[in-house]
Amino acid sequence: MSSFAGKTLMITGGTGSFGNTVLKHFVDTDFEEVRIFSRDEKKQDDMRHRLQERSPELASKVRFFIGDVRNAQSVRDAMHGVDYIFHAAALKQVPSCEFFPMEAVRTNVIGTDNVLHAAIDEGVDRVVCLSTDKAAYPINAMGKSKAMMESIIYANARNGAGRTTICCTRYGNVMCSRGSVIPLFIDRIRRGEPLTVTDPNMTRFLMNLDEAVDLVQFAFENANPGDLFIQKAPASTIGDLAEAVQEVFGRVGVKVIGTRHGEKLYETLMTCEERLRAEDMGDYYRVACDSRDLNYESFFVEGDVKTQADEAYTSHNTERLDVAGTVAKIKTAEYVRLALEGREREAVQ
Ligand SMILES: O=c1ccn([C@@H]2O[C@H](COP(=O)(O)OP(=O)(O)O[C@H]3O[C@H](CO)[C@@H](O)[C@H](O)[C@H]3O)[C@@H](O)[C@H]2O)c(=O)[nH]1
Repeated sequence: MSSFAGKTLMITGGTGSFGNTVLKHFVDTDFEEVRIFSRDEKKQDDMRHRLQERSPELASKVRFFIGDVRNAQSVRDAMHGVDYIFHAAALKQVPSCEFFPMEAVRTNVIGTDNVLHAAIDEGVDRVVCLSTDKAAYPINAMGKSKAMMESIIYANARNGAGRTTICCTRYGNVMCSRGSVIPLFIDRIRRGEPLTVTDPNMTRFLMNLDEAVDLVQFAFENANPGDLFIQKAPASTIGDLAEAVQEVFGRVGVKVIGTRHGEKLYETLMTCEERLRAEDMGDYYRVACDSRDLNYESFFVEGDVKTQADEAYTSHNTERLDVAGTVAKIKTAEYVRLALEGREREAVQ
């Protein structure tokens, strides 16, 4: 990727697994500087040391900024001279947002507004925001706050964001993210305890971290203002996922525990309304921003008016992996590969 020559990239929420994977992808590129913006000084310190150990040549290009997207001034202070932003800072745990929804509003909604306004004022070139399938037809507080975040992105793009191109990516479950089901299942197998399955028929899209970064990079390279990018992804049932993890790490059996707060049977990556407007770009879909203004009478339609596609794009109707396919997929996650050697503690989550 050459478009980073002499440029500065800022990653909000940059100490997480996404930020670490972005850096891994960019080791060999010619960007000038990467700014990691996040709240936790301990995580920044750990990342700094890891970088110095593993890639000293990269470490000298990375600068760390303590701040919080909730605090507009801290965001502005970190943004001088920035060309590109990957906005990954978020509260993303479904159960905790369900119990503390205003915290999700402060980080995911107001925090995003702070990032976008600072970016527009500073004349940042491009901002790619990370959203989730849980924002499509949302039923839980995390998804609703991310849906509001998306509305803010599209409104800014539509209302005019100066020279700043703002776009959005939406993705499904990133396998082995902190607190997610696969590491939990592996831990239970290590302790000889049965796997706790909520509903064996639930489905989830499965992506690895490299695919998540590829999607953001694709959006970065192809975005028009207000575009939403979605990566086509396979899915498996949780029953098959539990089978697959046991096939790789050992048999302990399964206990069905029932659905948790705010969970859906399946996730939607693209709604019926979005699908009608989607452009198929091979491995990705682009949903362009509806850039009309509020004077609807100045527009006209030739032929029939169509409001939605027949079907949304969901984890129930996408490519379905069987147990063997799920085994192959989970083995693409670095965490699983390390866990096979008993080294999962070294994985960045
Ligand atoms: O003990 C468990 C825990 C989870 N599950 C199921 O496994 C699937 C995945 O669960 P989990 O890994 O906790 O992910 P989600 O709740 O789907 O949410 C994840 O995926 C989102 C993106 O869709 C992220 O934003 C969230 O942070 C992340 O937790 C779901 O169907 C759960 O019902 C179980 O069967 N047993």
